[in-house]
Amino acid sequence: MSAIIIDGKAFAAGLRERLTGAVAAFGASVGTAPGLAVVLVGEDPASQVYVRSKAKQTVEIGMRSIEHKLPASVSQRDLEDLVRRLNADDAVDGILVQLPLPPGLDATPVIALIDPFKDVDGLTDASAGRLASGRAGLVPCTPLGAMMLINSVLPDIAGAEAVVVGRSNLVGKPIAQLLLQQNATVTIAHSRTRDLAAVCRRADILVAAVGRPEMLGADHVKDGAVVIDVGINRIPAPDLGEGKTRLVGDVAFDAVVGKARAITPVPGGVGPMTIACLLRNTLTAARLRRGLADTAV
Ligand SMILES: Nc1nc(=O)c2c([nH]1)NC[C@@H]1CN(c3ccc(C(=O)N[C@@H](CCC(=O)O)C(=O)O)cc3)C=[N+]21
Ligand SMILES: [Mg+2]
Repeated sequence: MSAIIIDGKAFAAGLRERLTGAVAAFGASVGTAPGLAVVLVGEDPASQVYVRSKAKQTVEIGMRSIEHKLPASVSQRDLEDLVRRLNADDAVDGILVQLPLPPGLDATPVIALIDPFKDVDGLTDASAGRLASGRAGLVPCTPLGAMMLINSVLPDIAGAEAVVVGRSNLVGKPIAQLLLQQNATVTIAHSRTRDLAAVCRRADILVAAVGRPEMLGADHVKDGAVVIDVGINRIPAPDLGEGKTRLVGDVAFDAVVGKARAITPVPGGVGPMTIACLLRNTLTAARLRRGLADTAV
């Protein structure tokens, strides 16, 4: 049996294409395009790459990109003041503070300040609470993207066994909530789970979100399972040359691909969906703030 390789890059491109039309329609009726503010503190090279890519894709689909770059030496207070100004700015529909912040700055109170109606990362307590109680709100981008990929191969997951490995507030917990919302039977496994492989082998849908390179192998996968790899780990690749690295997921892809019914690759799986869903959330936020229905795209 050969697995379906779920093409997250193509799915994300399709989503951006549909968003382009929806953004144009929004602009025609509201008079302005949705605006996404991205706050980047410091000069971490990986963060700079992500932020550049977000800004580029934002503009490509017809939305406004508002970039704020602050030095790593910025004070906690000045950073928090910026978030307050963005909350108050009517031209800003979504606010994203790129994480992690440089050492010395505390992300928790910064995130807590973000207006829940502009919380396109879905990271505030208000967003988490709404998700947990099944009310409409902004859903974290990576979980939202992962669910779209699951539904692309399994439109109806009611009654299915889903196992999420990882319990972070950013990924594991919100994915579990989304699976539960669609009536899957959900298990959240983690570093203290006894006999992890046996638990994972129960899964019709296995979601890996642990952040440990290639930790889940063939022993963890039931024949015919749908495997969603949320991990993005950069590891040394001496075979490519001195000092070179490569991206791998939390799943040992080559060991699992023969067993799974469908699997997401890394790169090209969940990663590209994260940014596409950030754009989706910005349109959602722009609509919700104006009392407009958040129709499908
Ligand atoms: N406030 C905040 N929100 C975030 O959503 C957020 C963040 N901070 N900080 C960093 C992480 C990481 N993240 C990714 C986005 C896209 C890819 C992505 O497109 N990955 C490509 C490969 C990229 C590459 O080649 O390096 C892929 O998997 O195919 C990965 C990771 C968003 N994050
Ligand atoms: Mg990926």
